[in-house]
Amino acid sequence: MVNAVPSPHESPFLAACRGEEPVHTPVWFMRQAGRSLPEYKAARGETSMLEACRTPELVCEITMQPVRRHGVDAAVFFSDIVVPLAAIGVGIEIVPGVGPVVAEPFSTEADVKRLRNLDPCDVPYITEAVGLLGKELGATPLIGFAGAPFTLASYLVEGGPSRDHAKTKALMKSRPDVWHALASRLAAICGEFLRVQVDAGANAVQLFDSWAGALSEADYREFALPHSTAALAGVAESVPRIHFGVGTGHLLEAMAETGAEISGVDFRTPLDEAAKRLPGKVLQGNLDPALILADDDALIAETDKVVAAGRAAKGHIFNLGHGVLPYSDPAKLKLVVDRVHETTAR
Ligand SMILES: Cc1c2[nH]c(c1CCC(=O)O)Cc1[nH]c(c(CCC(=O)O)c1C)Cc1[nH]c(c(CCC(=O)O)c1C)Cc1[nH]c(c(C)c1CCC(=O)O)C2
Repeated sequence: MVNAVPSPHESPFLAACRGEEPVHTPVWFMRQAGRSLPEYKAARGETSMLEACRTPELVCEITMQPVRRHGVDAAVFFSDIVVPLAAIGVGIEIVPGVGPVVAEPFSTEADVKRLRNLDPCDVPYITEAVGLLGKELGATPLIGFAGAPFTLASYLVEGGPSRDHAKTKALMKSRPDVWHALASRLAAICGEFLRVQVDAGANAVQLFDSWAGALSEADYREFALPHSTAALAGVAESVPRIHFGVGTGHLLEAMAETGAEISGVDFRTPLDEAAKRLPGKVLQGNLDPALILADDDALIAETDKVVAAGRAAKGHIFNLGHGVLPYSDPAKLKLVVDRVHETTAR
């Protein structure tokens, strides 16, 4: 026997990423680690979110929790999209119940200069945590991630979470030079953050452009696409790259042009429709996270629908259409994992 130890390479998740036929449709959930799990709350205790992200043993434990409990086919690294910004000295905090809040929001050319390049030495705790996870996970693959330049820029310009992204859009249109300078610096930081995780052993990456759906296709193409493409180029040809946004049904084709091998689809676009529009692409998605709160029969029926629609794609990685809601019952997530595995076993 050449290789007695099972490796992530043969996992259903990575087989699906490559467009091969896995032994069952792989499942993982965005935000599978976190507040839906009592053991997460116990492990976090009073530790702040960013402090937790800088503590390798805690990152390793929290990342492992949903793998142990749900039997998902991939782990997603426990961190946050703002970790690399905090690491280069941007004053940013994650406020519970609110999200990332920036002490001095960005608006000018001088502000752009506050962003220096990320060096792997700025984030030794990331390298260490990914290394610990490599040992713990065995054959289960690890997904690293970063926030895309547009989504990160929105936090920096708005100063915090925003519904309308008005200041961000105003900056793009009135000072395209400042916008492109800001977004290209963010692309370099984001590409480096992905590379650090891949160099330490992450088997795939996901680029979260969570708020890109706020842009028209024309604006996405002009102001976001080139920078997301640059960020993803940082790990091209080394690992499969997943690209995801919320409310991005109108952007699926444009987002696929970033070069990501796998397109994340939110719950508003059926996977069979996405498959028609993105021929030859592997798709990830897209059960509405709200349905985790539905009764078992409804949840199973909706899970089956997603599996059936996913068969239209070249490959399907089952996920929710956005992150697990904090008040989800973990037993329901396990029900979904088991149902997908049972109904797709080959
Ligand atoms: C926009 C965004 C952020 N962070 C992230 C995104 C993109 C994904 C998405 O669209 O949801 C990415 C992220 N944040 C976190 C993960 C962990 C990995 C996983 O998916 O399991 C991931 C992938 C942990 C986290 N990131 C955060 C938590 C909650 C912190 C806590 O437990 O106190 C977790 C587990 C904090 C955070 N960080 C952010 C928000 C909006 C919040 C929620 C604030 C709140 O409601 O309290 C910014």
